[in-house]
Amino acid sequence: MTTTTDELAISATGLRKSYGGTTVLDGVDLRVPPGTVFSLLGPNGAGKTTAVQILSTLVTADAGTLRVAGHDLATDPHAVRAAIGVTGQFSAVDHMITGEENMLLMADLHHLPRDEGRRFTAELLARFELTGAAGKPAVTYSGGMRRRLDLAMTLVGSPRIIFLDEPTTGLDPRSRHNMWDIIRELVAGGVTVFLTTQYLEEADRLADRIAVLNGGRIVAQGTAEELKRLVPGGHIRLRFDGAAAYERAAGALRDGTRDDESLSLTVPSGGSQRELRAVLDRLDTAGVEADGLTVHTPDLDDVFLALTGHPAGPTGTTTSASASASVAVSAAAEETVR
Ligand SMILES: Nc1ncnc2c1ncn2[C@@H]1O[C@H](COP(=O)(O)OP(=O)(O)OP(=O)(O)O)[C@@H](O)[C@H]1O
Repeated sequence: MTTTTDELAISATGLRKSYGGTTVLDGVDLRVPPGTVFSLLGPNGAGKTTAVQILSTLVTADAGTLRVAGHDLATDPHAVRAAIGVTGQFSAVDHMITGEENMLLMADLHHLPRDEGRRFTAELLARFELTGAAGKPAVTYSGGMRRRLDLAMTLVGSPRIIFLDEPTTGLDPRSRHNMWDIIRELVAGGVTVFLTTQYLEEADRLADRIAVLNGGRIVAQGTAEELKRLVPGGHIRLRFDGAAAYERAAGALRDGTRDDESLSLTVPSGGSQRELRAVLDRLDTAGVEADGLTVHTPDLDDVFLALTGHPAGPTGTTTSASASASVAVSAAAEETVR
């Protein structure tokens, strides 16, 4: 089934943006169906925040056809603004006033009648487990509490589309999981989430679709599983109990790498059901059965490194990179997964 741009929550075709002589976004195409989580990944400086700023009307694009919530960004930015919420790396929280006052201020900005504003504030503070801290100045809040307050403030206007720019950067694991639960709840309620993150696990857990931005372009796009199949490294490992079965299997699976000591064969595989079935069929034909079978698929870290030449993760938590391994892959992986 094809989705028209009118039915999509967010669509961008040929999005371009340069700052001075530097091209940040060089013809980016994105399609985000409503009620889904779309995650934009990319190394530091790839242009994720710029994309969010453009799609949320804060910055103007140089070129491209952009539609958000059914409205054209170029001709109807006010309608877009009314339909979206944005929580960026720089929070809207005023630290000097209380959480509740921050919320009420937001309600005023949205012209909610006083009673409704109070009711909404109380509901959201409860939902984000901030009722106990509601009367305390935000400056006393932990990082996780401040992020929750920031998102709660974004929700005052009941936006159907939310842009979350690195919503969990710097949070401890518990607060991060908490935020994930909140995001899942929002999406279950039909909200569309456009998420940028440096945590691949976050994209893996939350996103329906992921796009990897590098060098101003989308270098791969698909579900987490589709992206993982783009990079080599996946394999099926088969273990046999007896030498006879092992030898027969090795004869049937000539592309497998032998480990004579453990009587195991490692066969390269993208991890799809079809590939697994093909290997098992070949074993069946040879009349041999494996005693143990494991399927290894590359994780998103492998994908990210292969596509961008950078290890994933915020500065300080990166693993060492072998950029040379990535070069061969990137050409093959540039094909968008559909
Ligand atoms: N207002 C601006 N003026 C000039 N250059 C800018 C401006 N905003 C962003 N840039 C440049 O555009 C590039 C992309 O920046 P952007 O913040 O969009 O990347 P990012 O992918 O969000 O990075 P990070 O993960 O570090 O937040 C960077 O090289 C940045 O220096």
